Amino acid sequence: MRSGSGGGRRSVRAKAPGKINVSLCVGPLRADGYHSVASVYLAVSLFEEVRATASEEPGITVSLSPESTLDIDELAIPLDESNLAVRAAALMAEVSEHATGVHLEITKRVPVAGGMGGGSADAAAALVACDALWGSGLSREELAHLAAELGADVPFALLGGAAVGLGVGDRLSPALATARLDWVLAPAEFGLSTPAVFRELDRLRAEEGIEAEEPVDVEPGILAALRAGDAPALSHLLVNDLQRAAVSLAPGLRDTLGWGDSHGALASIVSGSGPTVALLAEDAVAASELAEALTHRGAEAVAVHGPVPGARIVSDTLL
Ligand SMILES: C[C@@](CO)(OP(=O)(O)O)[C@H](O)COP(=O)(O)OP(=O)(O)OC[C@H]1O[C@@H](n2ccc(N)nc2=O)[C@H](O)[C@@H]1O
Ligand SMILES: Nc1ncnc2c1ncn2[C@@H]1O[C@H](COP(=O)(O)OP(=O)(O)O)[C@@H](O)[C@H]1O
Repeated sequence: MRSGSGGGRRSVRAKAPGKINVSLCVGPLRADGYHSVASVYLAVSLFEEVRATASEEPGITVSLSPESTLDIDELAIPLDESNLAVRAAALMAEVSEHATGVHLEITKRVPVAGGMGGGSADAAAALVACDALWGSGLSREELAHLAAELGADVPFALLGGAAVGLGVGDRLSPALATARLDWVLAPAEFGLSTPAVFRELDRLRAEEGIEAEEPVDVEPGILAALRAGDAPALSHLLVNDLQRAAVSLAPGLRDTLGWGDSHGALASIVSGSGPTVALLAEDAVAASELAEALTHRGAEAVAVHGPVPGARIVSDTLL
């Protein structure tokens, strides 16, 4: 994998996928401010990339690549030590004997604050890129431990594929899923804050006098449908407890969900805490037709498929 010429600076590029939650059951608020969840994650073919380049100066710097395909509101992404990729590199530096200064360049494609784990993908990509850059040699298990310190969704961005997530979503069991499922993503022009959406769900439940139960497991039919790549069966089983909270905060999402249902999507669901809506399609042809129709309506649309692998090194060069 390592290539290039001369004695220049080493630069490692890694990529990690965004995700859809095909099932997300949310329990009551815990004392630590988190909620227990039972989630089924599916990694989809929309990838973030992080290029980690060794620098002579100590410390970690970060920038966004002009290759980012998003129309990014740069203010929404902190370019300081709170950036998830920077936090990941800082954590990796703590456990690496040969850590150096590093510059991280992020190519963003996953909608920001979209419920698709884009920041988590940046963190996972930064972990594997810095691990390679500094020769830290961590096992997948050690990487997963660091990932869990960075956020509930980060371990899945590292693992990829399809997986059941328990605990706060970080206790993962890989699910057998090799068959392809096709989706169309409808990103929104705004973001939703994950904690605000969880708070809204708690508020709605309190208002209705509902006491949420601890989610213990996921519906086995979902795993069977994923294993078989059976989109029609899966379409009846998609569930997201956060959807009504996202819709309560952003009522316009109802239109997108309804549009999908009346234009040939097998099912429409808000991904995670939203506001991205994921439309499940029968196959790749149906997905591209659906994406075209959505674009015609003046909305953004991205056809993707899953499962795809988790964080991976793309290149390792000398600049
Ligand atoms: C909702 C989900 C579904 O996969 O994804 P997104 O919509 O953010 O992509 C995840 O649970 C988000 O994971 P992630 O975005 O990594 O969350 P974190 O940074 O760890 O947590 C941000 C905040 O969200 C709330 N949070 C998160 C996870 C969880 N199980 N319970 C929570 O209550 C907490 O208020 C927490 O302080
Ligand atoms: N590298 C990053 N990319 C995107 N957002 C980041 C990053 N680092 C920190 N953040 C912060 O995390 C928030 C949520 O990010 P993101 O992962 O895109 O959405 P979600 O949690 O909905 O999947 C953003 O609004 C931003 O303030």
